[in-house]
Amino acid sequence: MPVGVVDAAAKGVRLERHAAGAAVLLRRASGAKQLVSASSHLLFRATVLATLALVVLFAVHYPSLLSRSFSLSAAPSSGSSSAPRSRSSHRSLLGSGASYGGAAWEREVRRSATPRRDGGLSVLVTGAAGFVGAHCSLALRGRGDGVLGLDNFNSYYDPALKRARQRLLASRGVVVLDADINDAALLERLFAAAPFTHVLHLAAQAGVRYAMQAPQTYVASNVAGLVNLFEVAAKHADPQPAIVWASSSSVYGLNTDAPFSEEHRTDRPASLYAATKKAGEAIAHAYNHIYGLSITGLRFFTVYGPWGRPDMAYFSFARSIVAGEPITLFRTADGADARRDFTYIDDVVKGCLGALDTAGKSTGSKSGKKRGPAPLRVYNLGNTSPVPVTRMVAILEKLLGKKANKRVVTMPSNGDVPFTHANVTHAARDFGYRPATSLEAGLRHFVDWFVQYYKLDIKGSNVLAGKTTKRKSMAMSAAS
Ligand SMILES: O=C(O)[C@H]1O[C@H](OP(=O)(O)OP(=O)(O)OC[C@H]2O[C@@H](n3ccc(=O)[nH]c3=O)[C@H](O)[C@@H]2O)[C@H](O)[C@@H](O)[C@@H]1O
Repeated sequence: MPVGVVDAAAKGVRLERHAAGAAVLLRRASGAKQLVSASSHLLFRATVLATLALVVLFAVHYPSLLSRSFSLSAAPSSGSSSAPRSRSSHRSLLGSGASYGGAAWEREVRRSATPRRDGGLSVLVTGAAGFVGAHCSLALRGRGDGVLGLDNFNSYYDPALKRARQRLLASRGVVVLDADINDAALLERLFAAAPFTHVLHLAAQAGVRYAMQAPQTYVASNVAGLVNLFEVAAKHADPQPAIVWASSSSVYGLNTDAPFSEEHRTDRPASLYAATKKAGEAIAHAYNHIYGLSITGLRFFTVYGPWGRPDMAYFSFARSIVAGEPITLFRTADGADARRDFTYIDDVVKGCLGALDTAGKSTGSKSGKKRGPAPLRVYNLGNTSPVPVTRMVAILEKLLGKKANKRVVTMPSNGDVPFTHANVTHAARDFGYRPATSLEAGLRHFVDWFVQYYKLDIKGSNVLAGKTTKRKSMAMSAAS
């Protein structure tokens, strides 16, 4: 075979081999491509499945995630020593989940709410484990009225003190339910269970300066809660009760005319707290006008006394003096002492009962028909003699037998007002309100209770040195 032919044949064979190799390579390449395409499909499907699973998981957990962030925003504030902690009553706007109802529960409610004297009132007291609420409940029960209390026992200040008040009330036959004024279903059941003639509405978020730390709790209790109560009283109660509720001297805000009269301006609140109380007065007007609810607002002036509120200055100062801790006194920018028309609890209780006794009936009904105008009233309940806060501290020092470690600062811009002074001629005229307790006498009663309640051993104080006045007050006798 010629060389050329042999070469050509050999080339042909090589070419064939190359072609076959290329075909194998091509087949392999296409197999790999198929493999890649299959796995990317798998990857895609896995991603879709994982996304779906995540969506399902998120949907399942979404409500709890929402409520967790909600309760965090309403969590107790640590605050400063004088800034109390608070549990928002928002929880109850979503339904408190409280267990109530049933025949035994209704019997208990009726028993507590039923008067024990002819012509006695049947009063639903909100905030009954609070300072003023507990005292008023005891006084009402003491004269034979029926009293059913409710309280949400929030932690704005030490709930143990509220529980102690609850126990004291229980020992006098007054039931205080764990319940919130924003719980409409509960209020409806209460009005269905007992025909309350009156509501003494004292549940509120109190404290002037704390409103800067927890504004929403003021709206929830003092605005939403008030509306909820008025709604139920107007549309579900049969008969409609007369309502007496706690407004505040703080509504006078930047008013400089003194003494403060109910005719003075109240459209310049200095704090959100004051604004919510002023809003309450406007809301009361609307419910009185539309539904014929008899409503009386009481403007309390710095109420103090045994079983008081630990967040208030006289109480927290007493604790600090005993503990040897410094107290901070606020002075106005021009160097004047802040002054308060401190009003003793027993005087305020008489004012509350007087307001209840003279309230006048509501004129509306469940059907929405109003028979005519119903009473709408507002009264100052003060002491009519303002005292510098420095004087209040001097009295405490004497009673506790110990000097305060004072730090004087210019009043911060936190809603405080430099002075309060009540004109009480309207309350005197309409229900014989006459405050009769000096700050000296009232603080002595407070310190008596304070020392006993906290089991203090205060050497050299005017309290344990046997100089205490013997007091017949129901609250004092149960202070152990
Ligand atoms: O009468 C009212 O309308 C109000 O009375 C009190 O509010 P307030 O008078 O500010 O009572 P405190 O917080 O006890 O303060 C009393 C005085 O002590 C002063 N103070 C307070 C705290 C402090 O650390 N240092 C201090 O000098 C205040 O400036 C004020 O002049 C209550 O806390 C409110 O709930 C109520 O509505």
